[in-house]
Amino acid sequence: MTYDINQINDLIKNRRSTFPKQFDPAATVDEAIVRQVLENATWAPSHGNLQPWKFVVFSGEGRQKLAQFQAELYKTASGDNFKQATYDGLLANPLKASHVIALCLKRDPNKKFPEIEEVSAVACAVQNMYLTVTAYGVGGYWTTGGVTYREAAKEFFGLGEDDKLMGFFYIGAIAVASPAKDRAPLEDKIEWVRA
Ligand SMILES: Cc1cc2nc3c(=O)[nH]c(=O)nc-3n(C[C@H](O)[C@H](O)[C@H](O)COP(=O)(O)O)c2cc1C
Repeated sequence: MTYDINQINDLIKNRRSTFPKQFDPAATVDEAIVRQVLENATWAPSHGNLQPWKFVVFSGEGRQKLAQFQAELYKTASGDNFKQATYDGLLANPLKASHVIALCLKRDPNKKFPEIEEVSAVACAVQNMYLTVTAYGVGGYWTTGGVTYREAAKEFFGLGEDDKLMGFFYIGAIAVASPAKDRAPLEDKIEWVRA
């Protein structure tokens, strides 16, 4: 099977993060699209084909549950560092999106491979999600903000001690498209060893 490499190159290059403030908050992305995004996520590589990902999808009223949970956890956990603007953002952002997907890593109980390899596999899955929303003309972005790294958040997402919350993938209809972005010159990132 062959593919149109020019289209694939364009898809990869034109994939952009679209942030919640750029979504149309009144629009719902078709669940069939979200399912395909998740289906493509599961075709990511993973060492030993362990498939260490799990996705918790918040949509409709479910977004409110996430919003309340993350804002309240932030309030109780932030102590003297509490900022009202952060609290307000945590409460408001999920509702700007159509779907918010918690990106979870379920650690192999046998710990057959180093954790970094399972983290890498989930990251590959997220790139598939990014590319799929781009192909559909839908917005999305990966955030590791909010309660991502708080141990106390794990239970809400059905995660155990050894599991990890790796952030959230926000999906929404694009109201304001992201501008083009630059990358460092390729040659800055390569060292060739030819002989
Ligand atoms: C692991 C990871 C975590 C990220 N977390 C955040 C975040 O918390 N907040 C944010 O605004 N963007 C976040 N991003 C998105 C980046 O800001 C974005 O990928 C970067 O600016 C490059 O833009 P592009 O995705 O449009 O190419 C994250 C991206 C990755 C890969």
